[in-house]
Amino acid sequence: MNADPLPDPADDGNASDSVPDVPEVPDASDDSDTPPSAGMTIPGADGQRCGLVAIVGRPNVGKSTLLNTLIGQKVSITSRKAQTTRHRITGITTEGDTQFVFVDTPGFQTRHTVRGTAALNRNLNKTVQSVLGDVDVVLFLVEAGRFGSDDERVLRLIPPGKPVILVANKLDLIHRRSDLLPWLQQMQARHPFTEFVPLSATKKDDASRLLTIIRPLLPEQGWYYDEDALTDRSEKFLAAELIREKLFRLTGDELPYTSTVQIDQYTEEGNLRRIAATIIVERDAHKGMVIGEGGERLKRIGSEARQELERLSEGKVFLELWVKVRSGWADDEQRLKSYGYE
Ligand SMILES: Nc1nc2c(ncn2[C@@H]2O[C@H](COP(=O)(O)OP(=O)(O)OP(=O)(O)O)[C@@H](O)[C@H]2O)c(=O)[nH]1
Repeated sequence: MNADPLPDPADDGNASDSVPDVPEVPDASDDSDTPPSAGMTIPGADGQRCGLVAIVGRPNVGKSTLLNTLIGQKVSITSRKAQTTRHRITGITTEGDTQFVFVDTPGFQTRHTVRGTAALNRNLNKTVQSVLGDVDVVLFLVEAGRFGSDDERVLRLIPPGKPVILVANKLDLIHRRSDLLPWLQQMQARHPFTEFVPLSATKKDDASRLLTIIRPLLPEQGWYYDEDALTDRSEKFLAAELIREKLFRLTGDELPYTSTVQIDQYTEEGNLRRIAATIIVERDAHKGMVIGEGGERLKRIGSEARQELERLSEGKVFLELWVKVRSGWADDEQRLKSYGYE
């Protein structure tokens, strides 16, 4: 292992009364394109490199933050609440002759399964494994100086023979970097990591350094996407992610992570986007949390999401938000498919 030098510092009848029935239109699931397979070679591109990079790690370790810094624009959502990344998101960055295609995987489920979330957990774990079988490089994120059984379970999912870069995140929280050396030696004994990169996922310079370390590990082949591509997810998908981010940020720890957002309508008229979305919660009590007193919280979620959508789309956005109770959705495989969590 080469130690990289430490850097300088459908309605179940519980629809909300304030909400008319929203028409069933296609949801975000039709945007779940599979990225190209790692073995696929696009000929005729002299000197170019391109490959798939998976970001894995236990919940809350900083995967979404790292992806956002790597691609320089917010695509994946971040939040203090663990397990908020449920979709497989592709972020793309092209630098010099190399195109990095990032696959952000959900946090591997390390908690005991709570009643009602079994199907959701099964789907998440399947996603992690299928992503890892198909990439060129795995970034295995841990918190610098820490390695718990939850980290170990993620490490065990990585197929043997894959190049794995150990990314020791949240370096800014370590006061004495020399304290990391014994930990690093233990990590070396655990797995034949290709590289070791301590960093802070929030820092742009650290992310650039990581790109230069990944580059030689990617195959020499033509780029999969245009040079300026950022994501192969549609705006509709990003809108759902953005609303979900505001939802979790503004409800804090009160709202279970099984709540989701479905886009019911997404139309573009010139520079104006009309979006109707439904926040789907499991219980009446959760509906109350989302709506807040006098509808204040729902209003704020809508207004913050709209402002960010306007910034991203560089146009006007008209956003309608509804809240519905659909109990037990997290344990229903069919419904998970219809929400795009396959
Ligand atoms: N101090 C510090 N905090 C960080 C750093 N990177 C991420 N965080 C914080 O860690 C928390 C979790 O970050 P996320 O990027 O949402 O983590 P995740 O691994 O995608 O989480 P899941 O969606 O639950 O899998 C957030 O509060 C981030 O701000 C870092 O380099 N330093």
